[in-house]
Amino acid sequence: MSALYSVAEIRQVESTALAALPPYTLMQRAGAACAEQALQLIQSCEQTRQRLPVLILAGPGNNGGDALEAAQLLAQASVPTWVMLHADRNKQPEDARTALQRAESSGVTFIAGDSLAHLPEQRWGLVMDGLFGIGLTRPPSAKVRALIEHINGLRCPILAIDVPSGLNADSGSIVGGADGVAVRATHTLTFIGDKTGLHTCDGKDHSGTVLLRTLDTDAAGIKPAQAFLNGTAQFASALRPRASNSHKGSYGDVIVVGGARGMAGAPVLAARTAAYGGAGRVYVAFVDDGPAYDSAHPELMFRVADRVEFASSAALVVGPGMGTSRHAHDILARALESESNLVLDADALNLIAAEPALQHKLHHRSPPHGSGAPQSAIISIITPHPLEAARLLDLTTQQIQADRPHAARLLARHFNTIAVLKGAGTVIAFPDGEIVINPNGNPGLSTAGTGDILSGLCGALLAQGWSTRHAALAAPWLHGAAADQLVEQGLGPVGLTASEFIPAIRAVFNKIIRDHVQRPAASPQQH
Ligand SMILES: NC(=O)C1=CN([C@@H]2O[C@H](COP(=O)(O)OP(=O)(O)OC[C@H]3O[C@@H](n4cnc5c(N)ncnc54)[C@H](O)[C@@H]3O)[C@@H](O)[C@H]2O)[C@@H](O)CC1
Ligand SMILES: [K+]
Repeated sequence: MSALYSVAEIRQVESTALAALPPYTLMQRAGAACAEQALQLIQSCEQTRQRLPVLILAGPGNNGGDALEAAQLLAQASVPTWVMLHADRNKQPEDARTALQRAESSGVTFIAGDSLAHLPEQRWGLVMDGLFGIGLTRPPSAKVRALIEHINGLRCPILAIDVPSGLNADSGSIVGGADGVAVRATHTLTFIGDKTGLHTCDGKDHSGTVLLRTLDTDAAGIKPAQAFLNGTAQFASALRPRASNSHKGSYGDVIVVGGARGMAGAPVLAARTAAYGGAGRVYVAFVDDGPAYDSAHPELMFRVADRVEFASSAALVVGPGMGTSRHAHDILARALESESNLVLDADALNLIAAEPALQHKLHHRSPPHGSGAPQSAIISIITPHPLEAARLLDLTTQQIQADRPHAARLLARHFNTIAVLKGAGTVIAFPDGEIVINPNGNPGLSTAGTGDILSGLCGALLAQGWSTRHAALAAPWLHGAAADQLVEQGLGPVGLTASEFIPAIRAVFNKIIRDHVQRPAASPQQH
């Protein structure tokens, strides 16, 4: 599993390693790793271009120290290396001061001055960002901002050391919000352990390809991770080939509950996805009179919600287009009282946000956290987007987005459920504090109806007997992989429509089942 660490955890690992090693060892390892990575990047570009100098921006702390150590190693390797220093020599930490002395006695060219006006007007083969790492505490100054904005406009590779400068390594938000700025790296070489903020919120747009160097530290041995990166390995144990001797009853029932008058499209999208996601039978239970059937998919069965029994064996997806009427409220209350695995989205979440009695029902569906019950006893998944999350937690959307991992943990703990906080780097949180960040997907998903599709897919997996954990991990991953595949085919991200994701999800799902399921080699056929 790919572990992710918080800054506090990294600091703990770092101080244990620093205490056990001779001075300057970690910085030497970090600088060497940066130089090696920079060489790899410039060599791959040099096949098409002549050797261009490397520009290194070195800040006031140890992030700058890593950059300066890398600078002297690149100079030693005969790479023309220019450094712009943003540090008061009298205030540098000891290791960074050592690194500066080493760089000064090597063949590095130091730029006189530290503002954009001092930067030589020339092309660079690579820019290394060693301005700030995990020690950033406030938005960069106006002078540094201008520099960051300038390098963000360059077309060469940008290698961020540890964290793109300006980004909060825990939350993935830009420090200072609209007043802040962050380096948009093509690559981020991160140290000791991978960090949550590189994979969610603004982290996705600013980190580029994330590469990890542990610097021979053992983070997992010192601090068991509480956060992970999603991938097929996280739910591979749920992937099974279908038995030939099976029937529709083998793959379960999904009941999508929603579709108030004038909003029939949302539950139909969820239901179509549930069918394409492999559920044996799919029903739509309309809050009000819905259409008679889906002419594009007549296999879907349409009912009136009041007349549908929520059997415990069915997976319920409640909320798409449901509205917030009293009638919708009562149907939701009945669903919350059922023993079915339940996915709650959209208006179901808005209704819950508005009423403590519904919140109480949701909380008590699963055994309380700390009761010793296994994670598999959790029978609810909520799939809010940031605005729905804000309503549920009585916060603003900005507050949710300022720290998505924290917000997802709050949701899971507060409602005693698995919480899937949608957005760039969807965060899946469990009541015990564990989070998993989903790295795939793209802005093609930023269109109406994709949330309905995610909830329908969750329902399909639950109907097929998947645990809530596996369904909550697999659904965002398949959703994101489908979006990536559509973009690769040239169909997005601009203008993708929710319906197009449905067959793409089916294709991706079948492919990963094929790829992951080990089948015994067939015996040669006898003729
Ligand atoms: N100590 C070591 O030997 C190691 C340090 N490492 C590197 O060190 C980094 C952490 O070093 P630091 O704790 O020194 O932190 P940083 O290098 O991230 O920066 C901290 C310094 O920047 C200042 N600062 C913060 N925000 C500022 C702003 N907006 N404008 C101007 N100054 C600002 C702080 O006052 C402090 O002086 C890691 O990200 C990593 O790159 C790693 O190489 C591992 C080894
Ligand atoms: K940096």
